[in-house]
Amino acid sequence: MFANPLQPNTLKGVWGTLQIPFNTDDTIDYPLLNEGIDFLVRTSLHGIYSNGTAGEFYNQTEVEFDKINEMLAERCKRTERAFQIGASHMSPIISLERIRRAKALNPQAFQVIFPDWLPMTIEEQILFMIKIAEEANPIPIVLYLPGHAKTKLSVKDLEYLSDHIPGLIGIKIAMITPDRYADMRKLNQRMSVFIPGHHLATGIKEKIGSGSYSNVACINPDAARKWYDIMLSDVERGMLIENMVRKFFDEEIIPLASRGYSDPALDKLLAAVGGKIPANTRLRWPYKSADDKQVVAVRAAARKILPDFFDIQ
Ligand SMILES: N[C@@H](CC=O)C(=O)O
Repeated sequence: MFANPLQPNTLKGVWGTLQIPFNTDDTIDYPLLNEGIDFLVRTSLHGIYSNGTAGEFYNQTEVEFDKINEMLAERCKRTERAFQIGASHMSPIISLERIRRAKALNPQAFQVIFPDWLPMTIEEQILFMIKIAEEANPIPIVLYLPGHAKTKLSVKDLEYLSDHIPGLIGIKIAMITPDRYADMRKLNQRMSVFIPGHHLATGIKEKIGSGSYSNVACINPDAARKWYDIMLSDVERGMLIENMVRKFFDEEIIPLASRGYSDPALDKLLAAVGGKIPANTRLRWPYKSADDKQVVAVRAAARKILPDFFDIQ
C-alpha cells in the first residue's frame, strides 16, 4: 500500500532533517538517534526527512542506511507523520538500490541527487531520472541540487526534466538570487520549489518557493513552523523576521562556512545552539565538526539576535 504520495501542489511547508549522531569511535549513536526521531515526530513540522546533506548520506554503509530509514519510517507511521527518504548517493547504482530497498517503507517522496563524479549532460540526466522514477513509482521524486554539485542546471533544463519525468514533483535548491526570481516563479507553478530555510519568507513573498528543507528548523522546529505560518498570514511580518534570521546567518554561520566548516557541520551546530533536538555536533571521519566553545559563542549571539526562537515550544 502506498499512502499519500506527495504531488507538486501538496509538497510544501517546513520539513526537518534527521541528523545522525556519532559516537567518538565514529559508530552511530542509535539510542540518541532514536531520541532525535521521537522528538521530531512530536513537533509541528510538516514532515521529516532522512539523508539530506545534514543526514550525512554520503558517509553511511548500506546496512546503516537501511537501519536509519527503518527507524524513521516505523516511528512516522506509528505517529502518522509525513516523511521522505533521501536515497541520494554519488553513485547512480547505489541510489537506485537505495530506492529499491527503501520503497517498501512507503515514504511520501524520495530525494535524490544527480550522480556526482562526472558532470552529466541533459541526455544523461534524463536517462538517470527515468530509471530512478520508474524504480520509485508510485512514490514521487524530489531532485536535490546542492550548490557544490558537479552537474549545474539552468531553469530551462529543469523545465525540460519536468516535461519528461512525471514522477518528478519538486526540487530542492541551495541558493536563490533576484536575477532568477522570474524564472523560478514559473518553475514553482509546475513543480514544488524548496529553498533554504533562512530565505523562506522571500520565497513565499516572491512566489518562488513552496517550502523548505529547513536549516532554521535545526535551531527550533516549532519556531520555524510558527514563522512559516506568519509568512502565510502576514508576509511583511514574515520578512521582518527573515531580516533577523539572515543577520544571524550572515554574522555567525557564513563566516564559519568560510573557515571550512561544511554544511552538515553547520546544521549540527545550529541544532546544538537551539538545544531542542537530541543530537550532537560530531561529523563522521574525516570531516571537521564545530566544538563546544563555538556552540556557546554562537548560542549567545543567537539569543541576542533571535530571542524568540528559543522559547517557542
Ligand atoms: N542542508 C540541509 C537542509 C537543512 O538543514 C539538508 O541536507 O537537507
